[in-house]
Amino acid sequence: MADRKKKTFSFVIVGGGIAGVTCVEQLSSQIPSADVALITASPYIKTVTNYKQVSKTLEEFDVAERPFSVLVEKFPNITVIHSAVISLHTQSHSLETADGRIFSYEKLCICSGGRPKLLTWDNPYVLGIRDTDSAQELQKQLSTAKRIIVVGNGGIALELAYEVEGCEVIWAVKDKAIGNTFFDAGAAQFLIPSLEVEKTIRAAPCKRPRYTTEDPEPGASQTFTADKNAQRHGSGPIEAGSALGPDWHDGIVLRGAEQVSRRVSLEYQCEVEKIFTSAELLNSPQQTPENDDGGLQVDDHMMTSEPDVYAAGDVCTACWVHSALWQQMRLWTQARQMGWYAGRCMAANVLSESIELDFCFELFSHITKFFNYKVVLLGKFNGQGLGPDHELLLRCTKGQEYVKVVLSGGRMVGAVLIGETDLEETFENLILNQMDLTPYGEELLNPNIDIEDYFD
Ligand SMILES: Cc1cc2nc3c(=O)[nH]c(=O)nc-3n(C[C@H](O)[C@H](O)[C@H](O)COP(=O)(O)OP(=O)(O)OC[C@H]3O[C@@H](n4cnc5c(N)ncnc54)[C@H](O)[C@@H]3O)c2cc1C
Ligand SMILES: NC(=O)C1=CN([C@@H]2O[C@H](COP(=O)(O)OP(=O)(O)OC[C@H]3O[C@@H](n4cnc5c(N)ncnc54)[C@H](OP(=O)(O)O)[C@@H]3O)[C@@H](O)[C@H]2O)C=CC1
Repeated sequence: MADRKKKTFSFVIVGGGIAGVTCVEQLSSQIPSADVALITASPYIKTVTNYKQVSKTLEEFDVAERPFSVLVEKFPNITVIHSAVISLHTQSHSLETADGRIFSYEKLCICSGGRPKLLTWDNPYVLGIRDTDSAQELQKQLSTAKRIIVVGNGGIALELAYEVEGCEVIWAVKDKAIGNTFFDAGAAQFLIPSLEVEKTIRAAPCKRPRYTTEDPEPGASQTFTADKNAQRHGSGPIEAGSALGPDWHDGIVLRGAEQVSRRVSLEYQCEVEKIFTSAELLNSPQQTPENDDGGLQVDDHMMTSEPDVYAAGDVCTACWVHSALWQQMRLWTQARQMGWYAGRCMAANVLSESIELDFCFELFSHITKFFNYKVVLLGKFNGQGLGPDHELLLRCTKGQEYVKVVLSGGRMVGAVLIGETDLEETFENLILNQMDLTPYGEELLNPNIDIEDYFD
């Protein structure tokens, strides 16, 4: 490695997903003269478009898959290198790519995303959904399937159980209720009937981020610079795509080989310990998969423990002391916020400026859609970390809305809003200003009171 010619950049960002692209954009806006490289294994970059700040902390945006040229035309200081990083040498501040090139950095930010924690990697019938390729493989295998088993209780399992048709679905969840990553047993009960009826398109669907895809750049391993002196290097295509996102299933047909529309049976408190191939259906020692987060630990400046190495997005684990109302979840919005903040921190470091943890890490907020209902999650929406020291207020109209408020010491610390409740902004304010709501009691959720006027 020592003999090979190195190219040096002031900043190198690894990963062309939302976190990496937001990071290079932020760096380039703050220091337009900086020599910045984005090294990515995927043939596109993901860019945030139609960004909209819905309220103080809630945000919505579209995501588009774009060719590299879009980035280098906008920021001429950026060089995009299409190859996978295969090794990092923190002592010498350098890294090596799959096509044999070596790049040195002054500051590095790793935004290479997460990896699905599959129960097994060597069984062709076990699929994990992460990127376009894996979603297409699912479509292919599903088309001949009469029965599938969905294992997991996160967002992907929720979406699959609702979307798959023409096939029996057995859904194995570890917990006593579905969707425990996002909500409690009450909300699960509200949603379950949607699994038993035909899929519906609600009158007012919430606005959802969507991908638009353009043709990939030709060639497999390339460098794109603003002066268009693209160097091409000839290794094969690299498979390390970006994580999909909202509406990932819109472009694919999730239909099995049967005529039935939807048939989901739930297996609660079911932790899959081993998956047998047909030849292995005999007693064998059992192992439970580790439940390790596995992310790169970062501090409140998005720095890892290695000198000059930052990380952002799904690949990192936020190890600073969190605000009482925020928690990390590997979501699109947090990938954008972390990438943006990492870019600011890197720029502040070289400009010798001080920087404080951004306001976006003050309150957890997420807008999404499950079973075709708009879902808004705020703060400690599931009473996370509160122990028994909290109370809940609930309001539910079957098939229409589910509203849950989490109170601690009389103050609102979290909320789950399912359906078109229109309460998100008011509740966000009540959570942020930590007003004592004891005098209002259950009136807080009285549907006959216009709560917005109440607190004006
Ligand atoms: C099926 C699915 C549905 C989802 N739905 C939602 C949703 O509805 N709402 C929501 O908020 N979030 C959702 N998410 C989560 C969201 O997609 C991720 O949190 C987000 O995309 C993470 O962005 P990132 O930039 O950190 O990583 P990624 O988008 O995964 O990008 C990682 C980048 O790093 C590159 N890379 C990886 N390894 C290397 C390497 N060695 N060298 C060079 N480059 C490398 C990849 O090619 C890619 O460009 C979903 C995720 C999945 C899988
Ligand atoms: N609409 C949205 O906002 C969506 C967001 N996403 C995000 O994308 C990312 C990836 O989604 P996803 O893969 O669903 O992530 P999650 O990690 O949230 O879900 C994985 C699920 O599988 C369960 N599990 C793991 N091992 C076993 C086992 N052996 N037997 C039974 N269950 C098991 C986990 O339980 P346990 O947690 O107890 O280990 C968990 O419920 C997440 O960050 C998610 O938040 C995805 C889809 C939609």
